[in-house]
Amino acid sequence: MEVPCVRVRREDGETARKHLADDDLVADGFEITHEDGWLYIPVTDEAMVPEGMDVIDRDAPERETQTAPADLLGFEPSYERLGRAVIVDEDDVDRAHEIADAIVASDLPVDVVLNKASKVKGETRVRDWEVLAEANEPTEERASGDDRPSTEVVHREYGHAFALDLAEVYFSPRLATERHRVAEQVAAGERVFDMFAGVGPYVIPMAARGAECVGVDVNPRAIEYLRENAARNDVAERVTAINDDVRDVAGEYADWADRIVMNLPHSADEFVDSAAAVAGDDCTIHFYDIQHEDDPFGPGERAIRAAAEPDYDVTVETRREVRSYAPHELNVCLDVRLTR
Ligand SMILES: C[S@@+](CC[C@H](N)C(=O)[O-])C[C@H]1O[C@@H](n2cnc3c(N)ncnc32)[C@H](O)[C@@H]1O
Repeated sequence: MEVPCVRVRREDGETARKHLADDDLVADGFEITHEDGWLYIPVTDEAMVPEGMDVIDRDAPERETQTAPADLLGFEPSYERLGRAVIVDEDDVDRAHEIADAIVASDLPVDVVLNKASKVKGETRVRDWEVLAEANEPTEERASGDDRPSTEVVHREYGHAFALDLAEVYFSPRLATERHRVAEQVAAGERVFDMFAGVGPYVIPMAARGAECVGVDVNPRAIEYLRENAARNDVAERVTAINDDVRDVAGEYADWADRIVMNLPHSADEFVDSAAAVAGDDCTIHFYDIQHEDDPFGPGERAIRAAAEPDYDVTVETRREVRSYAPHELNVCLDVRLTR
């Protein structure tokens, strides 16, 4: 069967395999193959392979010993992986436990299976979780964290590691591709201001590209994790993490930013005055918004124009649909350029 494989020189194979395994990217269901001095390591998600690694499609024999949750259940369950946690979203309690038991009994590397027990809520956008099942033997990573809660994970995204406790901070692995799209626009030396930084999934990759980053969050636990993650990814010297309401911080960074990230859909339009205050003479704002499909301009663009014009020329350079949010509603990202 043809699968995406990372191609490396044989002598670099073990280092590359370890690197990919740390990011949970090795497709354990397939054999690693070799030919003419090259190793071909099957990967689970081509898009998540760190930059600089060569990915090609290639035949790889399936391993026979791997047991997937679907093999045990007789149907394909829907779940997401976040580090060594597996997340399901099941209202039916019996079905939720059936799936969780199969996941733990399968060959997936997993410590804990969590069910979404509420929507994201309140100012900090944290949701409630139900622990459905835990592995008998926690992985090395959890074991070294001794009494850390089972909702704490180390999640890897595009080569960066993020520690976070799902019970205390917001995080969604579904935005990985979108975050990567934005981070790739950043140049070394830029000044980036993330108004709702969370545990740093925008700040860390941008700092890794050489940007000077300020991340603000009203949730003190998110800021603790942002600091920990900056150290974990060797970018602490380029990251300033501030625990406060961003409206009370904006004045200290007046006219400062080349780039602003505003990922607080539903209410970001309440913060556009702060964004306009922080924006420098030429600044790009990545503004996340929930828009009705009949209103492609949406409240966000109107709010940005009201806050920034006529001091700035305002241009919407990109409007990207990130995902559908509800029937007829879309989560979009507007890349808006402010110049004066
Ligand atoms: C949707 S989450 C996004 C977090 C992060 N950017 C990410 O992609 O994972 C929004 C974040 O904004 C923070 N927040 C909400 N109101 C805020 C405010 N007034 N000032 C600063 N941060 C705020 C929340 O605590 C939460 O971490």
